[in-house]
Amino acid sequence: MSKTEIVRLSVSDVRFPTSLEQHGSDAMHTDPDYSVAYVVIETDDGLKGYGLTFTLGKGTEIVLCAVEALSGFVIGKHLDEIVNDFRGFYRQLTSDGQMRWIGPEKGVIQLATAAVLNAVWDLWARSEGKPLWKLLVDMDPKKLISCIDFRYITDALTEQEALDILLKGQEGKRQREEQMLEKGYPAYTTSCAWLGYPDQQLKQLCTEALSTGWTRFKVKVGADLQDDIRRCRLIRQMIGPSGTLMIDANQRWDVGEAVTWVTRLAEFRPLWIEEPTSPDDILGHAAISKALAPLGIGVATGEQCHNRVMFKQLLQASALQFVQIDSCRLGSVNENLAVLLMACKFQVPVCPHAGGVGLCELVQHLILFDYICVSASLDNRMCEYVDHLHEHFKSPVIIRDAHYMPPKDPGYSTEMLEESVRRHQYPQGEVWQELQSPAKRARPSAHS
Ligand SMILES: C[C@H](O)[C@@H](O)[C@@H](O)[C@H](O)C(=O)O
Ligand SMILES: [Mg+2]
Repeated sequence: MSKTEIVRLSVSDVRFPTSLEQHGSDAMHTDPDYSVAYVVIETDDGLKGYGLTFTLGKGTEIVLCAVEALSGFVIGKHLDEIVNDFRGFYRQLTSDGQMRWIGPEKGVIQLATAAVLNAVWDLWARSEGKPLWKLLVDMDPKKLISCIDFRYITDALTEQEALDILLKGQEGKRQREEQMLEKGYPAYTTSCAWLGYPDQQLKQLCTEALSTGWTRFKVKVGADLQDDIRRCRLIRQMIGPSGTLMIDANQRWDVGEAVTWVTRLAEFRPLWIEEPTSPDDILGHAAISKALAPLGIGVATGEQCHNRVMFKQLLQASALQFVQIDSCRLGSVNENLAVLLMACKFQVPVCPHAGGVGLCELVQHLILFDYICVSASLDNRMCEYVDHLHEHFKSPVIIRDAHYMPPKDPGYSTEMLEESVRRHQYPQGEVWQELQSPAKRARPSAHS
């Protein structure tokens, strides 16, 4: 690796008006405009690293401010200085004596940390000429461990235990890598059943998905029980008894309500209920898990789980049966590694959250690494897939027969097309200028 200094960081507010067609809608987020805070870092020898974090439109400008506030930690640093003590660098970003007050390690500042560190990881992988998953797979276990901040989790996973897991994962890793290159990592789709889609659209999308090899489907629920019953019945009938169905309430219910509601949907045999209640309610998730276990329904959560400490407690309390890591909510690869290793120790399968804009591109790298070097298992495991906005990326995901095919291009698949970034910048990009013009203003409340 060359001794390159990071000399510039820029960040853009890039938004896509997905709410116009109800893409991505759920029981709590009825009009999401899939967006990113998009970070580009540049070195003195002209190498670039790209990073992002995912948002829903309004408020992205706040994440931009947080990224700007963190930029001083990055500019002037050499890449090798960072990666030779990545744990220390992670700590600087997350534990600054003044800035940690606006976190710590949660909310907007953690989203910004993710965006910045994702760019650093992309830069590292590019400088090594490898896709990120391969950089991780080839990395010495001790070096991987040196990227993780174990503060607050040693009561659940010590550094030695983490190292032992990784050393064990070295056995058979070449075969698993070959298997992934040949067959890919199994995926499920959420694209067919957003909450705002009418039944007709649901049927059409489901028919298309079935014909292209999808067998696992997630349905949005939680706004109206009768609608949920009708929609789940429809999907179950279409996918047949052997298809896999998941349901996702996006935090809509109180604990008791979650149990009653999901019990009414049990006849459709969902594998999991996702985000039944507040993402912060660990004991609530534990109570729901306990109540639903006899029905064979697990609890999945994580897309809004702030950090490794929350995941630790969810695991310690047996509050979830599926860990949904998120490449842009946790503190980048560093913190995701901690969660993958804890999930392995607690023997809970990881089924990453993806979709949005760019989440599939990023998280595929993490789950490939998880399979090849950590879990070594595909039991009850799959990665989410959503079929939106991939065309805006330089190296979009490749799905074959409902599997993620390992990316080959160097980096973290985070780079967006310049044209896409320019056209979708908020509010000055053409796409938004056109939407703001009186003649085209379709739904002013969502885009004001
Ligand atoms: C607002 C978003 O589309 C969410 O609905 C989405 O992340 C969802 O929870 C998912 O699991 O894909
Ligand atoms: Mg979800």
